[in-house]
Amino acid sequence: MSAVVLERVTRSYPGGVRALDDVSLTVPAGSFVAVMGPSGSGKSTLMHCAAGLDAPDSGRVLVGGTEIGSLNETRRTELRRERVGFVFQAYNLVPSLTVEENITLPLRLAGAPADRQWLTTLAERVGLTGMLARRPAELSGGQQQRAAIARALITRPAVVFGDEPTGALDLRTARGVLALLRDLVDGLGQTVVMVTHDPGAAAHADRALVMADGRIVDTIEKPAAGYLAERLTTLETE
Ligand SMILES: Nc1ncnc2c1ncn2[C@@H]1O[C@H](COP(=O)(O)OP(=O)(O)OP(=O)(O)O)[C@@H](O)[C@H]1O
Repeated sequence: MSAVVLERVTRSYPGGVRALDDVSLTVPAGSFVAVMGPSGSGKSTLMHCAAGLDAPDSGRVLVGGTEIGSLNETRRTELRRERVGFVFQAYNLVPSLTVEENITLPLRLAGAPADRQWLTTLAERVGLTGMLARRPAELSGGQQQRAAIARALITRPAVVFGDEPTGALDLRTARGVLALLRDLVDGLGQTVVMVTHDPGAAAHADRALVMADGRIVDTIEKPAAGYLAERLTTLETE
């Protein structure tokens, strides 16, 4: 099963920038993929197209087997809400809600029933058992990001996209969050696609895709941080 498939996706912006240039990609379910590349290489555009936040000019995008382009706007929003999870650099938790209310918010937005057992499992997995009644301000940065990760997983999405999910965290806390993402892939079979500038973060993934000028120029299995850092330095100075 493939969680995400891109087939010959092209996306240009006014002014002629080809942010994605004929990109094809298959993300197997239950795998952890890191997307790297110099600034402006197309990482965000790739993620936005893969998540149905942006529509390609040509090519096809499938999430959990459903072709996004075939859906109308309402169905596309529903698919995004139910089948795609997001984790950003800024945790985007609602300050006035408790941690539990934040985590279960996507279910309420989707009009889906609460799933106590899944909430309990997730809280345990992300290490927030006993903190569910707190407000986000009463959590550390790492704990807030863990809550955001639990929120991304509450709908049992086909894929979770991370946009620099550890960008705001200190090194040690970041490593903890990356170990958690790894654990969610290994333990729950979750699929994770993470955009990052940090080779050390990408080294937690099963595979790193390296982008340059709107194309995937390298696919590295079991990436090592040192090798990735070198590869990126070469691209940035080319
Ligand atoms: N809304 C837009 N309008 C015009 N050009 C855009 C727009 N968004 C992105 N671009 C251009 O498309 C290209 C790819 O941008 P994108 O944001 O996908 O790159 P990125 O790899 O995510 O960069 P960064 O690492 O700096 O976030 C860049 O040349 C960028 O300037």
